[in-house]
Amino acid sequence: MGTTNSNAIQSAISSVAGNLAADDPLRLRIRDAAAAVRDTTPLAQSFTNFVTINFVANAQLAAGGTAAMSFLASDIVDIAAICGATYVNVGTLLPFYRHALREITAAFAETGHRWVLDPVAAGLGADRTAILTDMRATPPTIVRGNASEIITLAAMWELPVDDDNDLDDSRDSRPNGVESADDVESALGAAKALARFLASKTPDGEAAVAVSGAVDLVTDGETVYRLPGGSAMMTKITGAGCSLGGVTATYLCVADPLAAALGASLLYNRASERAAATSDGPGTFQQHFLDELWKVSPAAIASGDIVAE
Ligand SMILES: Nc1ncnc2c1ncn2[C@@H]1O[C@H](COP(=O)(O)OP(=O)(O)O)[C@@H](O)[C@H]1O
Ligand SMILES: Cc1ncsc1CCOP(=O)(O)O
Ligand SMILES: [Mg+2]
Repeated sequence: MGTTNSNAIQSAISSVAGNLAADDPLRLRIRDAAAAVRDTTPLAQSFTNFVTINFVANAQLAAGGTAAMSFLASDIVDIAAICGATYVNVGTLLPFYRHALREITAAFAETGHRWVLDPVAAGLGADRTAILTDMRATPPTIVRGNASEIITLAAMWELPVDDDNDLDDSRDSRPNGVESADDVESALGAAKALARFLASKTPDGEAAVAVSGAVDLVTDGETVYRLPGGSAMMTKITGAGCSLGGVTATYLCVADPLAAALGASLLYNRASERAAATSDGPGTFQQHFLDELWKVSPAAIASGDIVAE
């Protein structure tokens, strides 16, 4: 981050023009979602990478939900019948995953089970590309990723991207491993195109895309919401994005996709700001962040800055 583009958006946001009113119905949906997570302790299962699997589970618990992790298609399909949503993260892959994920996502499409995809490192490796390309036929309810991942997934799925802001054919960047090589704003058109595509495939026409970074961007394909705030310390621990995907699935158990994506991202911004104020470095930050996920109230989550366009 830190490009001219992101500086411009940061300064536009600091004037907080367009910040949703305190009584906007969307804020009420977000507060209700956060309260419902606390009240009902929903289970969101995960098929996720083994670098950050423990942090994902801990973040889901600290946010108020519960966790179950598996890599077996039969487990995931059975658990889908008793949980509110599933989280799929392709950060670390093994040869049998393509078959397992085909079986899993086909079962979700058949039953209408809602799920969140984190397309970690999209664009790297023939097998990851094959797995993510397959998912176009059985897509998720929410895609959550960094800017490079969102841009790459929209291109992989050959979606029509029509915003001025988008990278053109001269784009030669590729994901920087699991980190983003692109600015959040440059993923605007890709995020909208992806959200529209997902919404066209879900049984109720509802879907969302969340692009994380210094200023997060969330869209249902129609309206774009920008969420400033948070802490750059999030980039100094592994699993900030992965666990945000897991917590988004926790919220999706009790809320519509847009409120779920916004609620989880707002929770992360508020908790990371509070953790950064009390920690000395990445180690204590990670601990304090889990504590703050636990402590932030539904009202505090719903009152974060949300700039609608
Ligand atoms: N520079 C930053 N300032 C504030 N928050 C950030 C910054 N970079 C990332 N974040 C936050 O860190 C979390 C993970 O985002 P990100 O680092 O983009 O994901 P990933 O780890 O998948 O690349 C999100 O909550 C996002 O808002
Ligand atoms: C380091 C790493 N390598 C493969 S998956 C992974 C974790 C990525 O976590 P995040 O996307 O949340 O930074
Ligand atoms: Mg990531």
